[in-house]
Order: sequence, then C-alpha cells, then structure tokens
Amino acid sequence: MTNFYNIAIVLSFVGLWINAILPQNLEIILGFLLIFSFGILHGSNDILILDTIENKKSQFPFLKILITYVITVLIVVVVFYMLPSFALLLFILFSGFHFGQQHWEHKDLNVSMVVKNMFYAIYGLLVLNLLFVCQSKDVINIVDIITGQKITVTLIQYTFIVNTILLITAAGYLLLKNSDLKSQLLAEVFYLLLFAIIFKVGTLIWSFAIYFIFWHSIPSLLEQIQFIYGNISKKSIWDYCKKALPYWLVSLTGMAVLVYLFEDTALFYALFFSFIAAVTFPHTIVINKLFMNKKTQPE
Ligand SMILES: CC1=C(/C=C/C(C)=C/C=C/C(C)=C/C=O)C(C)(C)CCC1
Repeated sequence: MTNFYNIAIVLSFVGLWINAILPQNLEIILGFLLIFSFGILHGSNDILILDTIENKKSQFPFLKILITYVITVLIVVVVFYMLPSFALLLFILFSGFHFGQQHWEHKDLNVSMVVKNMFYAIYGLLVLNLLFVCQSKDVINIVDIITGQKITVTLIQYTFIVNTILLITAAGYLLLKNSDLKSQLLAEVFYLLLFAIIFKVGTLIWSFAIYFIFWHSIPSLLEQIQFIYGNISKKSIWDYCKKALPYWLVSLTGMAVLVYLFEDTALFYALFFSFIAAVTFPHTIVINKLFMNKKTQPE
C-alpha cells in the first residue's frame, strides 16, 4: 500500500490544482461524486468480506450475516436519533481508529496490540481534528444540526493541541522501540503538512473527499480485493465491483431520496454524515476482522 501512497500524493496535488481552477460549487459536486463512487463502494462489500472470513472457518449462512449487519445499522440509526451527541462522539472515535488502522496496519511498529490500537486511534483522530480546525465554521454548523450542541472554535483548537501532543509522544515511543521508523515518520510529517494545506484551501467536502478517497478508500479497496480474491487484477476488480453493485445501488438510492426530501443544504450535510456514520460502525468492525484474519493466514 506504500506504493499507492506515492500515487495518493500525486492525486492530492491534482486535487489542489482542481481547487485552484474550479468554482466552489463544482468542486463540491466533484467531491460528492468521488465520495458516492469510490467512498461508498469501499464500504459496500462488508458482507462479502464477512462471508469470506466465515467461510474460511465454517459454513456461516449469508442471510445470518446480512441480518446481523442490517440490525447493527438500524441500532446505530436509533442511537443517533435518541442520543445524537453520544453517537457522534462515538462515530468520530471509531472513525479515527478506522482511518489510523488502514494507514498503519502494514507498518511493523514492534509494539503490543494495545499500544498499536491506541496509536491508530490517536493518528486517525489527529487527521480528523486537523480537518475540523481548518474547516471549523462548517463543522460547528453541521455538529449543531446533528446534535443541537454548539461546540466552539476554542474546543476544536484545544482538542487539536492535545491530540498533537499525544501523537508526538506516541511517535517518540515508537521511535524508541523501533529506530527504523525514522524515515517513515518523516514521510508522515510530510503527509500531514500536505493534508493541512488541502484542508485549509479547499471546501469541507473537497478536503474530506481528497483524504477519504485517495488516502483511505482506494487503499482499502485494493486491500479488500487482495483479501477476497488473492490478487489484484482487472478480473478481480471487476468481480468486486459486480458483487458490490446491489449494496452500492441501495446506498445511492437512499442518498437520492435524502437529496429529494431535504433541499436545505445544511440539513442535507448533516444527514449525509449521519448516513456515513450508520455504515461506518459495522464497516470498522468488518475491516478490523479482515486485518485480524490476515494475520492468522499465510500472506
Ligand atoms: C468531516 C465531518 C465530520 C466527520 C466525519 C467523519 C468522522 C467521517 C468518517 C467516515 C468514515 C470512517 C467512513 C468509513 O470508511 C462531522 C463530525 C460529521 C462534522 C462535519 C464534517
């Protein structure tokens, strides 16, 4: 996946260039198009992944997995409705871990599982926090619509400072345990600076889309295809897309209904992120299972 990050760097610069030449509304449309294509696609085959894992172990019926998955999504929707602030906080924590795990899983950190998981969460949360600091006005607005709570710029800035200190401390600890990580950590500082520039100059959706698609969804898609089919070829990519199609269409239809029902942009953004949250919880668990399962299988 490290190879793909070189492509992600190039794509991010293309993203910056697009930001410079496109008017804002077109940039936002393009951002949504990327999220609805690659972003939704990368979460569409969770059930197939679970099926692959379970079939390696036992004959776990597909229907049972599907029902468990749908029930999980429904529980998340209900919790979001009844306890929105709690649900949003949990969603951000889960997302931070999920982004961090995808980014770091391939690197040999040489520390215990607990430390590793904490590091994944701190790293992913810092990326999200960076986005929130750079786009605080829009983020505050959306959080207000989802939860009814008006968070402040100062709160976002404080959490960012605490998060940065935590990450620097964690990185220092990792370096002590494995000095080979030095060049890797320097590369990571460069990535974070690149994210900061993108998040500062783009709109919220464009900034989120560049990170979410180029740095998270595409590497994750390649990972999943390799896991399910054992190789990455035109055929396996095609097979993956065919399998994902029904789930992808259901997601797109759901979103289309939202667009139709809620013309108010701010409300739409809030529903959009709540929708992503509903599928992110089971997705994070599935991908964690994938990585755990990979460890027990020969590469
Ligand atoms: C950007 C953003 C938010 C957080 C979004 C997150 C946390 C997305 C995570 C997505 C994941 C993990 C997808 C699955 O792979 C908030 C807080 C709703 C406020 C508005 C802006």
